[in-house]
Amino acid sequence: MSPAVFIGHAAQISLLAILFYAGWTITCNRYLHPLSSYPGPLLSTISRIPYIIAYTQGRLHLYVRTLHDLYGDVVRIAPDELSYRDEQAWKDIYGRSSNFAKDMRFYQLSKKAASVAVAPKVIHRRQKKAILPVRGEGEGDGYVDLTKWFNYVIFDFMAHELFGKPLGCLEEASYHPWVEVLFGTVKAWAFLAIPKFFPSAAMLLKPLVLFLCRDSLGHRDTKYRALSVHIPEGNEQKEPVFMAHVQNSSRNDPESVLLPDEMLPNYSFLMMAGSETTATLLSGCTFYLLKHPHSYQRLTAEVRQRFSAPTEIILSSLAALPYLHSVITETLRLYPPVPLGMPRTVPAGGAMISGRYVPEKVLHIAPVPFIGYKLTYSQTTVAVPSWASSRSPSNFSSPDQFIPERWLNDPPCMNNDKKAAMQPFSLGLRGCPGKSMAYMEAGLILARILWSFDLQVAPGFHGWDNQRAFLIWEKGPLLVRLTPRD
Ligand code: HEM
Repeated sequence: MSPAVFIGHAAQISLLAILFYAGWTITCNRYLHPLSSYPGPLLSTISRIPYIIAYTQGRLHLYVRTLHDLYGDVVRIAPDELSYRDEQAWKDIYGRSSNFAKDMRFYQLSKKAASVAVAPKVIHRRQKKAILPVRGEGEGDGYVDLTKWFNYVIFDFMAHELFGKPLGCLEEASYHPWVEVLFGTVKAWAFLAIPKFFPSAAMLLKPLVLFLCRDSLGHRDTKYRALSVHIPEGNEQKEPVFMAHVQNSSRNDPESVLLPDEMLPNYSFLMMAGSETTATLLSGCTFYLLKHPHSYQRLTAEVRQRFSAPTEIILSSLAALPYLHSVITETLRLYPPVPLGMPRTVPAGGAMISGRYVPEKVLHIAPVPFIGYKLTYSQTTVAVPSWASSRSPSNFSSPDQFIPERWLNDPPCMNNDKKAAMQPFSLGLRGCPGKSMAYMEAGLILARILWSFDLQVAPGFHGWDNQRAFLIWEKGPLLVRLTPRD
């Protein structure tokens, strides 16, 4: 046989193999798959590609919300993944008694040791005990970019808690390199997930993704190495807060320990989890208040009438500001700092979610480079996306309107809102331990600013919250003029 004929035959066989694989995958995923009775658009039910495209473009939150609006409270957003938006699903998937593991295709593991957010069950229990309780007490034309300033103050505060000294962002009026590194890394996460979603093609995809993300990842490694030396050795801090807390808790309970290798991943996770989220919340509160003059005036009046000097505004006095609390909660509903669903894998034997059985895994045929095909199992993934769930008309009346009064049960027509369908801090054993700290930090800073300044947003900022979302929002500048009050 001549080489040309041989190549022609090989090409025909390859084409047939590809067509067979495509046909088989479509038939299996669409009609024979255990999740085939769940609704979803054709493309999403046969392939994960639409999900990947939306995720890497920062539009996953919009895509999932649109699918929920079209298909209802549960929708198949990828062949092996269901998205939910009802109250019961929050409890079933994330609740204390549930046994759903994190889907590690979505999360990124540090090579050395895992942080509390991704540690396996036994290690997670020990690390979380060591960390808990996260302390709860406790430009131009006169406009400043409050998005940046909120980041400066919160990152400095977190560094003070963790390292015993601020990063100097406020003093320098600029981001510390570590903060820049963290932002770059989070965006790369969406791309790093691609090879994990297509394991058969991982050999080809992984080097490609690493090449495309080389800037943010290379930058991260260098900076991590440079910064890791600054982690204090206990008595090095003038005012030890977090480290002292971890040491105390291990003295009192030998099962509540952070091992030396686990320090760096946990410090960097806490810096991100505790800072970016709270700064986002503050930017969101300011934006919605300035967009809604009635709410801005009501909150300013509440703060100024209650206190005669900003120094009176301390953590313990925040409880006297109910409208402030409802403004923060309404912002978390409209603009949750973690907007996407945190995927979990269905435990062995399957599970009931929102009153319906979901299988644990499904058998399918996967292509193997140079070998052909193999039979394999893929795990079923489920999640409740915060943004889509708390903006759903099936959970909240006037879901896209900023109405802090709904949390004060006023007007009464809002009493039918399904408030448990909003869980911006997630729940259960893997829920956020920083919830009360976030409320207190945001409340304290917002109340002090409103007491001291009159705020005015720059023209043209009414669509500020129309942002791309990766794991976190890609926030643009929020230009606000702060005038000391008369
Ligand atoms: C508005 C502010 C915040 C929001 C919206 C938020 C949201 C969340 C969410 C949704 C999770 C679950 C992630 C998952 O399932 O993978 C989480 C986990 C976590 N958060 Fe927060 N968070 C905030 C502030 C904080 C603060 C201030 C801290 C601490 C200083 C903190 C520490 C943590 C930790 C340690 C975890 C991992 C818990 C575990 O896996 O057991 N967060 N947060």
